[in-house]
Amino acid sequence: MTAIRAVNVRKTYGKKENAFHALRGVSLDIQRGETVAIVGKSGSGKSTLMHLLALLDTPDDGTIHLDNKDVNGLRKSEVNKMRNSYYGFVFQQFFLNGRQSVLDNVMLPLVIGGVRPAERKRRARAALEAVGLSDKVKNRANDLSGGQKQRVVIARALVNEPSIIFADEPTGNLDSHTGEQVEQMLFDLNKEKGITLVVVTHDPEFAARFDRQIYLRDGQIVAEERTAA
Ligand SMILES: Nc1ncnc2c1ncn2[C@@H]1O[C@H](COP(=O)(O)OP(=O)(O)OP(=O)(O)O)[C@@H](O)[C@H]1O
Repeated sequence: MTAIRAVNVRKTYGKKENAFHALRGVSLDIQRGETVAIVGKSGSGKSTLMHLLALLDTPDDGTIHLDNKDVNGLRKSEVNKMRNSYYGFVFQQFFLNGRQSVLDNVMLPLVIGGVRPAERKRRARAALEAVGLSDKVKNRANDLSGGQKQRVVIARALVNEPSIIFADEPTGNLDSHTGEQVEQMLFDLNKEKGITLVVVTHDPEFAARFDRQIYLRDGQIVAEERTAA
């Protein structure tokens, strides 16, 4: 079943002589349970496409469908609710709050979702256990290593039991050993929980581990490859 469908989406930043066409008509289907890598050079439009698919931004033209529903027709509050309940994010710009505890950081999506305090704690602890950080729940987020921080971000992405995880260069700032652990964690979530993965990466080796690679150049899909099963 199709989880997300983008139909001929376009996005332009700026106006008139400053206009930059970041996406020039992109169409794409992502199936439930699939793992998809979006690959391309810097400036090719990867993050812009990811933001549209993740309902963090809206296209100037074209449509995004989530579970066969055209998102354009929905009210903003409905879109926010859908995003909060279906999606988990592992984005570099969604920083942890360094002064708050690891547990508080992971509970944030549940606070936004209106989950009661006792249930919030229970679920956040379970998510932290899943990423091997049970012993760090009370630490301040600042007092963790880079790899541990990234695992907290994954726990926070998981805590809502999302159907889809979006990740933007999730291993970009990590050493190769820690990066490998974080990669494995994402693929395990796909295998064990059936979570769909949509990841932006520059790294060809990482991209090769996904079911499908989508290559962007100058705001258009120029190639698609499937990894042999
Ligand atoms: N808010 C904005 N205003 C103006 N131009 C923008 C804006 N956001 C992105 N762009 C431009 O759109 C193009 C695509 O940006 P995007 O971030 O999608 O690329 P990317 O492929 O993710 O690049 P990178 O790998 O460097 O993150 C770039 O040329 C960028 O400069």
